[in-house]
Amino acid sequence: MDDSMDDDVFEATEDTRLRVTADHPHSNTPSPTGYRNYQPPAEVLKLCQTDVIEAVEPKIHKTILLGDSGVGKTSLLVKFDTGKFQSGNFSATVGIGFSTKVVSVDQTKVKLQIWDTAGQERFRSVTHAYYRDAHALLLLYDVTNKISFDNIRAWLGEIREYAQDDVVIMLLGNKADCGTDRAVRREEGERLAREYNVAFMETSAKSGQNVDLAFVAVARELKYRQNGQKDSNTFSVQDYVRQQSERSQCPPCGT
Ligand SMILES: Nc1nc2c(ncn2[C@@H]2O[C@H](COP(=O)(O)OP(=O)(O)OP(=O)(O)O)[C@@H](O)[C@H]2O)c(=O)[nH]1
Repeated sequence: MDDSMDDDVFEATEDTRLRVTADHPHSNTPSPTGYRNYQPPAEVLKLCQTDVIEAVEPKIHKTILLGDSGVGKTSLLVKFDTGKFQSGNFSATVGIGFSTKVVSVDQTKVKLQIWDTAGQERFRSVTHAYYRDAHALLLLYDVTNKISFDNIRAWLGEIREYAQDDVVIMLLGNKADCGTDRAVRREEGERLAREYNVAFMETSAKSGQNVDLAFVAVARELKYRQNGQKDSNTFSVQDYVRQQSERSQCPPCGT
C-alpha cells in the first residue's frame, strides 16, 4: 500500500482532549498547576468547546473499497486523498487500512472513513469482518481486465452475504484512461449496474476522471439517508451520478 497512507492507518480515533473536557468540565480537582480552582482562560475554553462540537457532530460513515487485486483501489483513494497518482511498480495492499475525509454536501459536512482493502483472495476472510458495519461500498473493476469485471457478480454475492441490506453500493469501472487496452465497454458496466440496481460510473485514478464525484455521490446519498429522506423522491444516487457524468462529458452547448 502507498506510504502516504501510513499515518492515517494508525490515526487515533479518540480525541483524548475531548475525554478530559467532557469528564471534568468544571471540576474542582487540583489541576497540574496545583491551583484548586484553576480555570483555563475563557478563550482557551472556547477553543476546547469548538473542538468538542466538531469532534462529536459529524457522524462517521464507514465506506469500503472492494474489488480484485490491481483494479486500482489504493490508487483511487490516494488520488482522492492527496490528488496524486503514483504510477510504476504495483505493490499489492496487505490487510486493510483507512483514511478519513470530510466531504461538503450542501453546506453540511459528511465524514467518510474510507477503508482500503486488499483484493488478493488470501485476505478475503479478514476483509469480510469489515463489511457488517459498512455504510457504503465502492466496488471496482478494471476496464482493461475482463476477469475483474466478470468477478463483480461474485463480489456482489459476498456483499449480499456479509454486508447490511441497505448498504450504499457504487460500481466503478476504473482505468478509464486506458483507451486502447480497454476490454470492457462502458455499456457493459452500465448494464450490470442496472441489473443489480446500483449506481455506476467509470473512473480513472490516473487522470482523476470522476474520482471526486464517486466519493461525493456516496456522501450525498449517505447524508440524505441520515436525514431520513431515503424513501422520498428527493434524491437518487443513480440519477445524480448520471446527470453529473453527462455534464462532465458534454461540451458546453453551442460549441
Ligand atoms: N492507467 C491507470 N493505471 C492505474 C489506475 N489506477 C491504478 N492503476 C495502476 O494499477 C496498478 C494497481 O493499482 P492499485 O491501486 O495498487 O490496485 P489495488 O486495487 O489497490 O490492488 P490490491 O492492493 O492488490 O487490492 C498500479 O500499478 C497503479 O498505478 C488508473 O486509473 N489508470
